[in-house]
Amino acid sequence: MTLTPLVYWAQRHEEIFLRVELTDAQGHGAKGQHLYDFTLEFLLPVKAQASEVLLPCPCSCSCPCLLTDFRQVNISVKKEQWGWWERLTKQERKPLFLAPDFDCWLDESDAEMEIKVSNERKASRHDEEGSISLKTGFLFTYNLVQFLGFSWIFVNMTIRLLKFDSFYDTFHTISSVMFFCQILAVVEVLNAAFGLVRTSVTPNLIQLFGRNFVLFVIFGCLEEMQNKPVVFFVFYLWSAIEIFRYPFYMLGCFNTEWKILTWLRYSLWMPLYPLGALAEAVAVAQSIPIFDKTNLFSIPLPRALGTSLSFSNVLRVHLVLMFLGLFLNFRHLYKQRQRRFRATKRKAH
Ligand SMILES: CCCCCCCCCCCCC/C=C/C(=O)SCCNC(=O)CCNC(=O)[C@H](O)C(C)(C)COP(=O)(O)OP(=O)(O)OC[C@H]1O[C@@H](n2cnc3c(N)ncnc32)[C@H](O)[C@@H]1OP(=O)(O)O
Repeated sequence: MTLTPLVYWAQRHEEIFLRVELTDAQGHGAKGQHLYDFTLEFLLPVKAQASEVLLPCPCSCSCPCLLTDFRQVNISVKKEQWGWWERLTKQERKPLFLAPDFDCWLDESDAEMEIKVSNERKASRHDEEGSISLKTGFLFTYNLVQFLGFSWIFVNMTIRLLKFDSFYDTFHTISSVMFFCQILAVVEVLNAAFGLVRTSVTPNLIQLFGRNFVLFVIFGCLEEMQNKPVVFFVFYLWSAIEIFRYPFYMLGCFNTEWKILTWLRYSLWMPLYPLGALAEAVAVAQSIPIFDKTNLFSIPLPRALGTSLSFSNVLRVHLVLMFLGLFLNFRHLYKQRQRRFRATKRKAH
């Protein structure tokens, strides 16, 4: 005997959903085995292939299941033309076995709203992906340029060191690239300020101000300082960390890391930072008598108070601030190291 199952329906602009309810189907048992069958003549043409989604077998076995193992059959039929149908069937009178599927029923206006929301979501996801890839591209390029600049400096200076070339002309051979890299480093403070990278502004500002003060004011403005060996030590120590720091960031842009590079980035600063601070302090100290002699940047005072306020006083204050800056950045880098290695350990477990 052939029985007709209950069929529930709902529509969207592009498809029809049919849910054939089989909860009452008693394939075996008192009523014996039955064949279930129904026919629908759709209001408008549909595409030939319907996709049928069967619910999984409730007994989760791999045996061939009887009809009674399934509670329902879901069928989705694509409309040939996108649009809203006023009813499902050609015949105006609804067949008795057919009913609206209120679980997924939408009115035409709700369905339009659904399309609008989903389009908006797609567009905002698209925008988000665009701005993420723009940010990644920008950071990667910045880090690459800095890496190339500092690598050139480091390799050049290492070769000169190995060839026992003089320390005295470091400034003239290296300074143009160092000026370029250190001006560009302003971007690092801006990145932190605008939240492009997850760090705070102060440590970046201390580093930028500390280095650029020495580079532009002490070395850049005093020719007498440019031929001193201290320039070599300052430039060499600065570049020694950057040739590891920037490639570490470049990999970070693609969520990748090399353990050895991470270790070098978060460990080398421990000897290099105090040595760098020491070299900078020597440079500042060496420049004090030169500023006193030349009166460069000295501030004229009213006659009653004396002749002028020498810039060397500013340098003495700077020397004190240097150690404060060194302490703050040392503490910051120590915390960054702890955070990074804690995170790596957590990932390993
Ligand atoms: C305010 C006025 C003060 C006046 C006083 C001034 C005196 C100054 C005294 C200073 C004396 C010291 C002199 C020494 C100078 C030297 O440089 S000696 C050589 C050795 N130096 C170093 O080792 C320091 C090197 N520099 C740095 O490490 C940094 O510049 C830093 C600011 C000190 C620390 O960097 P920070 O960004 O805060 O930490 P990180 O852990 O590296 O990064 C945090 C997260 O941000 C991501 N990120 C950062 N930058 C980028 C980037 N460019 N691109 C992509 N991503 C970046 C990074 O990946 C981290 O993200 P997560 O991995 O998700 O955590």
